[in-house]
Amino acid sequence: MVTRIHVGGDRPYDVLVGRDLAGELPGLIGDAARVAVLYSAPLRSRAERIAEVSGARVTPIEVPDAERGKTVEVAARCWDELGAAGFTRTDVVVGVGGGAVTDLAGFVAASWLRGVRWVPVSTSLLGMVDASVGGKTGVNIAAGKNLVGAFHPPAGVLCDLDALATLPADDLTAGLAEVIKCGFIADPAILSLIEGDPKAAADPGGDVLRELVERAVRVKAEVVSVDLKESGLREILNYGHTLGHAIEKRERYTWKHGHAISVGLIFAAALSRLSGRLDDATSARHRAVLEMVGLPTAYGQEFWDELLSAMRVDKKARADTLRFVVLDGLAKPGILTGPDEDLLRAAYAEVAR
Ligand SMILES: NC(=O)c1ccc[n+]([C@@H]2O[C@H](COP(=O)([O-])OP(=O)(O)OC[C@H]3O[C@@H](n4cnc5c(N)ncnc54)[C@H](O)[C@@H]3O)[C@@H](O)[C@H]2O)c1
Ligand SMILES: O=C(O)C(=O)C[C@@H](O)[C@H](O)[C@H](O)COP(=O)(O)O
Ligand SMILES: [Zn+2]
Repeated sequence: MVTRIHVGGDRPYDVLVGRDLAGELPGLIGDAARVAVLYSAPLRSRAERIAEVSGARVTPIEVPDAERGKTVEVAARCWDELGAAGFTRTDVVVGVGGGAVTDLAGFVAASWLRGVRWVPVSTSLLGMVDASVGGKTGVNIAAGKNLVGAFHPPAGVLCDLDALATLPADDLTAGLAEVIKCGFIADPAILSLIEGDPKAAADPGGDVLRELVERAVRVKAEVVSVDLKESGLREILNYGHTLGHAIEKRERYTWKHGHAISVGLIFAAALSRLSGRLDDATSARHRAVLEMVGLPTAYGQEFWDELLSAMRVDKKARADTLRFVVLDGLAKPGILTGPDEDLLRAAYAEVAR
């Protein structure tokens, strides 16, 4: 059974969730003569299968794995390969992998000839529930996470749950951080499902995880359908990310995104509570559910000053004013503008070990 979740807006498309979805690719590629397939080494054989079914002339491009591939230098190498293959505006870029590869593939597609068609074939939990949906594409630079990129919606998204069978357990857990984020900002049934059976939530072959994927994709689809370019509502998807991205930068992008976001969610919940906006129980529920699935919830006390300066380049900041997504209650996200440093430090004390 394939579930189709529609993403609306000026450039609508569907997210397909199911099993054995490779056969859906030709429909998304259309009559393109050339397809570039970007992938990293762990996904080589899956990328080869995708290349075979595409029915087009394929340029395979193997990129460094995980965040090491999400750089301007790697993007430039991809542009060179597209140039050498004579890629035109009717050709298509396909990214086969987790969020890092699909963010890169989307960015290469957005920038090549000022924008060509692209399709993420998402293979990680985090990629399925978040990175492949919504058209945010980009790369990291030394100054910060995802600071260079473009909004470039895909032609469609394939979330083949069969791929999760080979995803390392740590990466599956990392993906649950974004699923839990969706639970707190919009769909509390997600939290009840995980709390009810945390083991089932991490079982790649089970129905609970499938329901979690579909629910999280629906949360994201509803938001990006009305606010592709993050002029308002879309900011809620950044819950936990202001500190999370600062941690990733401090760790030079060696931490898993979902792990950093998990710590960031604890911080955001503390900030919400300490600013008088969130009740104690909902705040405490963050730590409980994140720890239940084995996600990290602490970070070094001594790094606060460095993290604070990294947070100043967060995309939600306006000039010198920091802005955070907080909760005014379960599934009631809001914005906290310009909190004073003592409040931020107090919230960080709840994360610091
Ligand atoms: N564009 C967006 O809206 C958006 C949203 C959320 C996250 N992101 C980005 O996504 C990235 C994180 O994505 P991620 O958690 O998928 O990490 P990732 O892409 O680094 O993948 C994690 C690891 O899992 C491996 N892997 C992926 N699928 C596999 C499979 N089926 N079998 C075996 N190994 C597999 C990868 O090769 C990698 O080693 C970050 O860069 C983050 O910034 C983007
Ligand atoms: O899609 C969004 O919007 C999000 O904020 C989802 C986040 O989970 C994701 O990590 C995104 O890449 C962060 O975007 P950024 O604009 O803060 O870099
Ligand atoms: Zn994220």
